[in-house]
Amino acid sequence: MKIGILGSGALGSAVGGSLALAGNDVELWDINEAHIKAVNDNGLKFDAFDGDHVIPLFACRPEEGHAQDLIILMTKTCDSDAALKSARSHIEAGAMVMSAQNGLGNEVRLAAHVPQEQLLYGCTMMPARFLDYGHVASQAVGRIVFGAKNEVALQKAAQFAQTSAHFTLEFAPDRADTVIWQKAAFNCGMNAVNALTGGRVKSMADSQDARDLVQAVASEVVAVARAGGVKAEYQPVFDHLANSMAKHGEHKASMLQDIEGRRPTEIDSLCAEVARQGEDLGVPTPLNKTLATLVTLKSDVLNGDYL
Ligand SMILES: NC(=O)C1=CN([C@@H]2O[C@H](COP(=O)(O)OP(=O)(O)OC[C@H]3O[C@@H](n4cnc5c(N)ncnc54)[C@H](OP(=O)(O)O)[C@@H]3O)[C@@H](O)[C@H]2O)C=CC1
Ligand SMILES: CC(C)(CO)C(=O)C(=O)O
Repeated sequence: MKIGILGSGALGSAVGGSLALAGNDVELWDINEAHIKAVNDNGLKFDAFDGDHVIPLFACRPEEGHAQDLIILMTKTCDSDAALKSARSHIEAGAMVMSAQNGLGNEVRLAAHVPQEQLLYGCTMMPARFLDYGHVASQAVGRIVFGAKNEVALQKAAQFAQTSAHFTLEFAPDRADTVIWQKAAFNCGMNAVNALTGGRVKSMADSQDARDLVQAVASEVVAVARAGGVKAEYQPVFDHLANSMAKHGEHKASMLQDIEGRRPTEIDSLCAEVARQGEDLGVPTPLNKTLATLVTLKSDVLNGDYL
């Protein structure tokens, strides 16, 4: 299958590398010229769960890419619009487009650029790090769970499901919203707290208070999801939090990577979006509102003239 990764940073390159190892014909699309050059000159260096790989891949800006069956959107959510605009010719040529980002509302952002018949949405389970231009790492086997809402898109989507030793694309339209909200519940607690403290995932493992806090944040998100009609459950999120602390403790949550890189964070599509939807649905979300304010303030302080 021909797959273009739109936004090939830490996770996009790890997903692209994994899908290439699984036998797909993958192109990495990005705007980072140094990363594009490094991949084209030396191949993608991918430190994976089964060893270090060098994968010969073609990388380019989205406008310069070749025709694809599937485009997987892997930018930060704040860059979705710009990225999708630059992939317009591929979308007009009929490629299916899947958001596999963190956060809420990705299918709405996609719908502004992609016809419903071509629109897939889901999220990714895979911690990834950007080590250097052309070089990423992930010690886990990745998985995207995805679905679609439109009948035509649902029919086309099934062909993209695949399972290999390196990556799973799981077509689960009945569960896609549940998985996305449960992942958002995880990220609202884990990513926002890590971004504020500067600590890795494991930093919360030994503190009962910290674990109680991220569970309470996640509980607000699950309550909003349920009030909005999504069948989200509390326990899988609590299990995911505990598993991450135990198994991926060294990982720096993507929001912390953004704070350290002085880049915009995804707080608006996580805690802030939960607070907005909670207000509309009459579900209290004081913790998410507070985290949204603090992470936004932290970004402003770091990037403005306040230090
Ligand atoms: N990293 C992780 O472990 C995980 C991340 N996620 C989610 O995956 C998504 C991507 O995260 P991550 O890989 O960490 O982010 P990165 O910032 O590492 O990668 C995003 C990439 O997109 C590029 N980009 C920005 N604007 C455009 C554009 N207009 N067109 C094409 N490319 C563009 C960026 O280039 P430049 O650097 O020049 O801006 C960068 O290379 C997020 O939603 C995140 O929450 C989910 C699970 C785990
Ligand atoms: C913490 C992690 C890796 C969980 O999959 C994540 O979603 C992120 O870094 O944004």
